[in-house]
Amino acid sequence: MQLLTNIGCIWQQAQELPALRRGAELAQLPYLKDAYMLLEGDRIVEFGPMDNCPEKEGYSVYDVQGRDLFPSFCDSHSHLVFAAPRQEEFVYRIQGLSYHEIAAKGGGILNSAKRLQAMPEEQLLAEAKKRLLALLRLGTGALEIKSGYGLTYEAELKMLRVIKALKAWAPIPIKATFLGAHALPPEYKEDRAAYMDLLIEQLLPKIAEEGLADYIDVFCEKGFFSLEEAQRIMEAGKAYGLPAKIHCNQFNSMGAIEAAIAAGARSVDHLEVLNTDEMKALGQADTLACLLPTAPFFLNDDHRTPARALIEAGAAVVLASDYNPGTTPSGRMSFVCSLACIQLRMLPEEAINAASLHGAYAMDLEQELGCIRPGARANFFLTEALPSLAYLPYSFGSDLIEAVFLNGELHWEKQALI
Ligand SMILES: N=CN[C@@H](CCC(=O)O)C(=O)O
Ligand SMILES: [Zn+2]
Repeated sequence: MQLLTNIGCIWQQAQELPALRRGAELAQLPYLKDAYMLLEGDRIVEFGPMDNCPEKEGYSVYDVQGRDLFPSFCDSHSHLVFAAPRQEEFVYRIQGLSYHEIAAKGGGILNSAKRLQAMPEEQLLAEAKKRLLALLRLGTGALEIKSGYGLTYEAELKMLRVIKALKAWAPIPIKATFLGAHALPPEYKEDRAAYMDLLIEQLLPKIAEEGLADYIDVFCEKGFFSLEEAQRIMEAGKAYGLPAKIHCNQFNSMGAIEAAIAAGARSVDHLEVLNTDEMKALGQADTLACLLPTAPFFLNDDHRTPARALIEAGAAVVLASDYNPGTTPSGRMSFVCSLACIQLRMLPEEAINAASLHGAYAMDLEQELGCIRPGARANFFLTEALPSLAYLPYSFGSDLIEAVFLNGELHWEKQALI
C-alpha cells in the first residue's frame, strides 16, 4: 500500500460518484486541503485530512510536499492516430483560405486519408504511441480516439486495429470510435449511397465482429454528411450496440443535435454554432455537450460556443482536445481549460469539471475515473503548489504539472533543473 502525505489540496474529490453537474452546480468543485491519500494496487483506498493520516509503518510513503492533486484529464474526443502533420494548411489559412476551401482543394481530411492509407500499420502505431506518451505527461489519464482518416474498407480497419493495439499497450483506458463518415472519398463523389453502403453494410459488421469500436461518429456538416446520412449512421451504429458521439454544429446548424438526442447519442461534439432551441434541448437531454475550444482557436474561426448560455440552459458540458493534424495539433488539456475560461467565459471550476468528471461520463468511464474517490482508479497528477485553482488555467502554456500517477504508480516526475 502506498501513502501519499502532505497533499496541498485534492481538487475534485468525493466519497460517492457525483452526478453530472448542470447549471450553477457546474461551478462546484469540491476540494480538501492539507490531505493524505492511501492507494492499494491501481485503486484509491481512502483520503482525508493530514490530521487523520495513518501511521507510516508498513506503507511506502510518497511525500507530495504541499503540491496540488487533480484527477487525470479525461479527453473524450481525439484523432490521435494519423500519418502526418498538416502544417502546409496552416500556411494556406494564414494566406486567407477557409477550412472548406482547403477541404475542396483536396486538403483537410482527404489529405490525411491519402497519407494514412499509404502508411504501414506498424508505423502508424509507433507514431501514435509517441503522441500518447507525450499526452500522459500532460495529465491525460483516459482518451477516446477516432478512426476517420482511413476512408476505405482496409484503411478504416487498419486505423481501428491500431487503436485496439494502443488499448492493449497504454497504461490508461482508451475508447475507440468508428468515424468512417468523416469525409466523402473523391471516388464516391457521384455515388454517395455506395459509400454509405460500404460503411453500414460492410465495415460496421466487420468492426462489430472484431470488437474494434465502442462508439460511432459522423461529421454532419455542409460539404461532408447530411442530416439524413447522419441519422442513418447513428441508427446503424445503434443496431450494433455502438452509441453515437457525433461531430456537428462546427460551422453550421443542420438539425443534428435534435437527431442525436433522439438517437440516444452519448455526446454531440464541437457546437461552435448553436441556436436557442438546440441549447434548450441539450439542457433537458442525457446527451452530453462536448466543447472543443482549441479547434476554432487554431482555425482562427470567429464561431465560439455560447458556453454561458449553454450552461444556463442546463446542458452537461464536457471539454475535450480534438487533437488532430488539421484543426488542433495539440492534446494539451490544460490549455483547453485555459481557452474555455478565456474565450468561452467558463469559470476555472467549470472547466475542470468539464475536463475531468464530465469527460469520464462522455466515455462511460465515470465509475473509475473523473474524480478522486475511494475505489476509483488512481490516475491523477500533481501540480506545483497553486495559490488558487484559477492559477491553473491562468498560467496558460506553462508546465505546472510536476508528476503523473497512473494505476497507482508514479509514471513520470519532472526533474529539477538544477
Ligand atoms: N471536423 C471534423 N473533424 C476534425 C478535423 C479533422 C481534420 O481537419 O483533419 C475536427 O473535429 O476538427
Ligand atoms: Zn474531431
